[in-house]
Amino acid sequence: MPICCRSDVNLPDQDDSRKYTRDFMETKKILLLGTGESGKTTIIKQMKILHINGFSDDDRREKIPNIKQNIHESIFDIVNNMDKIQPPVRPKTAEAEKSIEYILNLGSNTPSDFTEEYFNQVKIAWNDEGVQQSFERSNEYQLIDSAGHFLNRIDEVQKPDYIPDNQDILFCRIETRSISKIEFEVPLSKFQGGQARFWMYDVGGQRGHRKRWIQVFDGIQAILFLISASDFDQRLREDPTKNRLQEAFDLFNDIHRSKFVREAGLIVFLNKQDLLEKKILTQHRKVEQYFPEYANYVPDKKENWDGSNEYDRARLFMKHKVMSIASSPIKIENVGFVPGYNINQELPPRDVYVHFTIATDTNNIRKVFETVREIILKEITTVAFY
Ligand SMILES: Nc1nc2c(ncn2[C@@H]2O[C@H](COP(=O)(O)OP(=O)(O)OP(=O)(O)O)[C@@H](O)[C@H]2O)c(=O)[nH]1
Ligand SMILES: [Mg+2]
Repeated sequence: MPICCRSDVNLPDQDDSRKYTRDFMETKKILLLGTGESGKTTIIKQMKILHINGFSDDDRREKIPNIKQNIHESIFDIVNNMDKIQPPVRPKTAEAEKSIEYILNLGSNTPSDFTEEYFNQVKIAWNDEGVQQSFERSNEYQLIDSAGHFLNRIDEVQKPDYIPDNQDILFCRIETRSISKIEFEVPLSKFQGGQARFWMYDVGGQRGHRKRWIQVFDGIQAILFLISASDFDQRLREDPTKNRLQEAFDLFNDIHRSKFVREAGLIVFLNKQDLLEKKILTQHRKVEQYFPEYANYVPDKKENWDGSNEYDRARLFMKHKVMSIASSPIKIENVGFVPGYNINQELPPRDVYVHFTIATDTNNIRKVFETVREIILKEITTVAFY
């Protein structure tokens, strides 16, 4: 589809169209892709913090209703699932039982009024041991990743003069439903002068939103594909019969093979490393329970695995899965269009760069993006031109 026909990206006025075409040719265009809740919008927020003007007090205040919505959705889902997980968990005190009843009676919709009474009831429930057990087992149902962050910060959020800090902004979860774009400039390299302009596109990652991605495939230099590495023990929100991490690998396979983005460089962020580490080292979750082939996986020598750190083995396994998808051959059929002949051409393997990331950690993303920027500016022209 021609780029000028995109309907839901903020397009310039007619008068600006020539400048727009020129800009479009000169700017490095990066597309953020990945399944729902993988961290794409969080990366966009980091670019705003690192390379644009950050968030003003007004921007921050605007997010307060969403943060309160995150709190209610979180506590509601945690207490609502206590008797549904197997084996179920029970509140440990009669007081917590009453608070849970209060929350359940409000229903899943966000309350119109966040009263002192409301926050008190939520705090009583959140401090209950049984509720904490349900929270620890949230991989057995659907819970947003911001739950722990905001439920631990209720005292702060509750204050009349509360203004969200950068961490609150980065954790606040709002599902992306339409396509948007940010523009920023960064130095060409650490050593040279000059600026490079980037356009970064954000899209919705849930299944229902993916059919719109093709609208922004045109002229993309690089795809940043986000995979939530901590998803290995979770089920997909849109289809609870499917493993979330498997969905991410399948989607990555589709993108890798897509003829629409064959010339774009592929950079993969194995994201949510903080949550993956916690699941493996603190909660002792077993990857092989969800990916049986993990049981026999030994990292390649070049990865320098120390032979004992299970979290390192898990993240290297995920990198290995990505690399094996990326190195599997792509066949194009009927190239040449010679009548009577069916010529099959196999494309050479494509370069894929993998990074372990924590999208909510500004320092981590600053460092990773420095590398990504170098790749896009220097190497992208040599990548994936068949
Ligand atoms: N702990 C932790 N949380 C993260 C990380 N990356 C993202 N999150 C949180 O995960 C949730 C989902 O992140 P989003 O950036 O909204 O995900 P998305 O890919 O834009 O999701 P869609 O818009 O549905 O496609 C948010 O609450 C983020 O704060 C991470 O590395 N660590
Ligand atoms: Mg999003």
